[in-house]
Amino acid sequence: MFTGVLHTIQSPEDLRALSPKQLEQLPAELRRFIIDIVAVKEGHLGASLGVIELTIALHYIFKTPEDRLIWDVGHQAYGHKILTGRRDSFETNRRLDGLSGFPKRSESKYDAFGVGHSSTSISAALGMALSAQIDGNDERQHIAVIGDASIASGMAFEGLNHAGVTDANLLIILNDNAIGIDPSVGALKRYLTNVKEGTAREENIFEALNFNYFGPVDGHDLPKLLEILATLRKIKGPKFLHVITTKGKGLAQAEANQVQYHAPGKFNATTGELNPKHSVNLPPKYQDVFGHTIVELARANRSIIGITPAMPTGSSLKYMMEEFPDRALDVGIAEQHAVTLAAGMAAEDKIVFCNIYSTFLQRAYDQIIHDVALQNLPVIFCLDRAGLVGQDGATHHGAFDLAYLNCIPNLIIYAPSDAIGLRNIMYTSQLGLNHPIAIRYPRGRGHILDWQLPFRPIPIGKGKCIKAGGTIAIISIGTVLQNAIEASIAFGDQVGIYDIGFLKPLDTNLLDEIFDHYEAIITIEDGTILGGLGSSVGDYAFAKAFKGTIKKLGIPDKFIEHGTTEELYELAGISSRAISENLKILLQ
Ligand SMILES: Cc1ncc(C[n+]2csc(CCOP(=O)(O)OP(=O)(O)O)c2C)c(N)n1
Ligand SMILES: CC(=O)[C@@H](O)[C@H](O)COP(=O)(O)O
Ligand SMILES: [Mg+2]
Repeated sequence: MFTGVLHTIQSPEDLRALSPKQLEQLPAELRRFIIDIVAVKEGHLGASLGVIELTIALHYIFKTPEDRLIWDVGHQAYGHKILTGRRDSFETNRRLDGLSGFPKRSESKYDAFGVGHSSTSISAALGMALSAQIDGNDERQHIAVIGDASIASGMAFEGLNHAGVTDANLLIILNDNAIGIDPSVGALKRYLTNVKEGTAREENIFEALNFNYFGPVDGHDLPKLLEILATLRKIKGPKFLHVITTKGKGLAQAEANQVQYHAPGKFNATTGELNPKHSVNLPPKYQDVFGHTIVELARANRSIIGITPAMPTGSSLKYMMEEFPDRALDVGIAEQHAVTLAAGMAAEDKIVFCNIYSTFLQRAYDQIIHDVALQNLPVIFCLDRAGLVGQDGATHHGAFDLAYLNCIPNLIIYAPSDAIGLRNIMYTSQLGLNHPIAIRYPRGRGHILDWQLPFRPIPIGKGKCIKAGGTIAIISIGTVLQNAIEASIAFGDQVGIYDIGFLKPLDTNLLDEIFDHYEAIITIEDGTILGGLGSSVGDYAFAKAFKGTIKKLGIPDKFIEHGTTEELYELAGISSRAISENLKILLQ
């Protein structure tokens, strides 16, 4: 038997019909609903718990979906999903064929704009607001809800700068909880703290940029939020509301340990305790191989610098930040700045490891080309989360790096096939390369327990024969090599396996040998099929008039949604089963 009000809400229309008394009990119910499901199914937790009252108030006051509501990043939108017709499907969140973990236009008319990467909401909402103006629609409101870490990004500033000289119906709500995934950084954070504490000496920045400024207001005071939003709804032009919230609100552990409860994995829904992690005898996560190796290298070499744009925990640069706080920098959500900062330091002979998730490096493409590669500055890019990342889905897969980097002159591109390879290429890179290098590795754990072996340099541009074979050669790049090895076992000596390692410079000597000895080649990569290893091998084979068959396996030319990595490898046709099927066909 259902009690309470949440089960009566199929859409914001139902929400708007609630009495004030009923509305009062909704935040606790919504929090409990989210906690119960995320505890079991996993996902982002803290951000959604922090905006429960704001979510209710927004849908109560604004006429969504006619009024456009955009959640920046979107990891805080679970309450929004549940109140907008997705309560009963919420337990499929982030599962294959289930709800996306982020707002998505194709999923609901209430998801005004697809998100996942941060700091896009102001530009998108402004675009919609200006479109309404052009259409003569003076009534519609456009709301961007953006966090304190996301608003510090360049893109958000570009949007603010433009919005301030328009009279567009735009409401920017700054959800200020003083933390991103890790604690927020930078001068803006300091300014916002001063505003909250009433000690800001400067003119209000947002008023100075021509916004009608309101706040700061307690984001957990629902009646207050309802009152202020009702006022704001009637005001035309650009408006700015500064809301103060607590990430993880309503779950004691999540409030106390906001970094860990950003996306805590499974936990006990009643006590809030995290499930014990049994990582004792597991191979390390690649991020930790990076994190521990850079510390080891930095101990021996004072010129080594580490840079992360807002992902100290996710990249494990936090280990270096603890030991060498002056040489390990979190620059906030600022991928473009991170790359050019690294270039500036490399120009001054610093050895810079710039660690960025593959998908977020897309933001800094011009900086890689113009500021790093064109000047041939030996920045060491470490691209974490390369390949298919799983439940975060299409916005977060590192599907494109091999292709988007492959066409850049001067750049060395390497994908280790295991943790030892990652460790050794990091060592090799800091010995001094004459070029920038991009090292890409996946989310999750490798397969080697004993990885902290003495460093050995890796010869640049040299691939490896893992095993010679009969008629078919598999040429692999990166950790997907394990799938190739697994697939080949059943075929014995018929199949040779090669770990090419470097996409650039390509080991053409090794390719010449392969062309001489084999009738058929399978290339395998966990990146898009267009422009990566398969394309490079295919181009070279064409140039050398290779007469055999080449089968290219990689992520197909479409966006891959969310699911477990195993499911997605299968979908993309790069699982060991898929490789095995291709081997069978070629051997017929
Ligand atoms: C371009 C980009 N870089 C990095 C990330 C990873 N990321 C996701 S959420 C987040 C922190 C967001 O913090 P904030 O805007 O304060 O929102 P909160 O989590 O506090 O709600 C980061 C760095 C991202 N999604 N997009
Ligand atoms: C919302 C967001 O972009 C991040 O929280 C992302 O989900 C982190 O992914 P990892 O779990 O791979 O660090
Ligand atoms: Mg925040």
